[in-house]
Amino acid sequence: MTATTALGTARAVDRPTAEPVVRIRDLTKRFGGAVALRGVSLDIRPGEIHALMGMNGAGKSTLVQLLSGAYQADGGTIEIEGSERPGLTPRRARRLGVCTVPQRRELVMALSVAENILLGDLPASRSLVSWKSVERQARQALRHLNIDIDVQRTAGELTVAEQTMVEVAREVRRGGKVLILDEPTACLGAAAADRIRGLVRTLRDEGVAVVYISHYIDEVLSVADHLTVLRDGSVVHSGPAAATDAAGLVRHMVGREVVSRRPERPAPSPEVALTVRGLSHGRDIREFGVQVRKGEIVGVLGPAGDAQSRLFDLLSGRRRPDAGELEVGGAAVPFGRIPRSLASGLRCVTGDRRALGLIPGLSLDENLMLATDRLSGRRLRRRSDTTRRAAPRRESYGVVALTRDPAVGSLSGGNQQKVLLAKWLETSPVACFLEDPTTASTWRRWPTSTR
Ligand SMILES: Nc1ncnc2c1ncn2[C@@H]1O[C@H](COP(=O)(O)OP(=O)(O)OP(=O)(O)O)[C@@H](O)[C@H]1O
Repeated sequence: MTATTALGTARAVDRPTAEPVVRIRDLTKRFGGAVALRGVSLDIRPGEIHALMGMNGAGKSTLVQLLSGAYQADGGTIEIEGSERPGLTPRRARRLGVCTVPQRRELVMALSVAENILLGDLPASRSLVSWKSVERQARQALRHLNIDIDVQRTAGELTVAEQTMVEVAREVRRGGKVLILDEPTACLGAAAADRIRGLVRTLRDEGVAVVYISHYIDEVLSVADHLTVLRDGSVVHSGPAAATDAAGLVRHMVGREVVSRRPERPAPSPEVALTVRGLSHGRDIREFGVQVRKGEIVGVLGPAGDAQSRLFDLLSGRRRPDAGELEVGGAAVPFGRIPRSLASGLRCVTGDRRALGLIPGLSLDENLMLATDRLSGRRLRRRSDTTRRAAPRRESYGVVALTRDPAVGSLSGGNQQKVLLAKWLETSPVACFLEDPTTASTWRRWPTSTR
């Protein structure tokens, strides 16, 4: 039996099932009294792509953090290859073959592909590294997974998809038996995403157990053998992917029938809100121009990378371009001055909420109200007042937290992203520049205490 979806054909489900390489039983995790995971049990098998789905805040990354040893559970057990593993640490998990490939690349960009693949394990004799052997072993690691990349290239010059492939090859070479992939196709174009899905199928065929986190429903249905859906920290569905369709999956995730309707959009007004002309900056941006009318959404396409964040830097006033003109609401705005960019009504929302978007030391509600208060010149506010004013924003953006007003850094990735968007979009913008606004990466969280 196979399931065909828009993205290809999922594998037959009626094959013999292998013994689980990981058995999770009754796993519970609390953060300061609030329960993030409640009694989660599931089996992860070799040669299977096991997708983990759930709405923002459902508990996916908490589960992964427990499995990779970053967090300790408050109850339940994790068995790897038949033995219980209490007190798992990241080092032990990795030694046992549980590896994660986060969305943010973890390669050393100035080193070659070969060096990256063998990092920490460079073959040497009498303290001299044998570079021939480094390249040979790296080539083998890539060939083993049918990856065609020149090992002498520098990691920094690879495409994002190629970097992901190199990281996967490195983890498999290090003995990865369970590979956890966090949204591996986020920010990729269709062809690059196809290559990554091809690699994931190769991993499966090589007997690796793949835990696949993605918010793309079509993609999950096309690639996964098994689906587990978390809702509010509990497993609400676990079964063969071929037995589920998109509507059923959404129903499991949301907990009710969902009818999706595209909202009617009024025609854009003839009035121009944003004009950029001849914007150039080094080699990244050359002669970029765009005109956006009020009520219009213009997409700027391109591979993820420096050029996108450079546009953010230039339009927000963080950097000065070599040339160009900017007009917001018909008035010229000088480059290189953040207050002037803000005063014009232009709102630039960063794609890097961790470094530039949110303030980790402040609470959810304080972050939600921060831009509004700064723009209106309000300084100190009482916490209760901030919470009262933030409540409608939480409601309309669907921000969910386990406790009343936690530190923003403890929110799930998707909920942090909602806070970032609400913070800027609720400040009466004339025009907005949104960099990768739907990113929810599960690992984009600040290090926080786990108890
Ligand atoms: N270190 C922490 N401190 C406090 N609460 C936390 C912490 N880590 C996670 N949580 C809470 O646990 C719940 C589950 O979060 P988790 O990140 O696992 O969700 P998720 O399913 O990965 O969501 P997303 O798709 O948005 O990344 C959330 O309500 C989150 O706020």
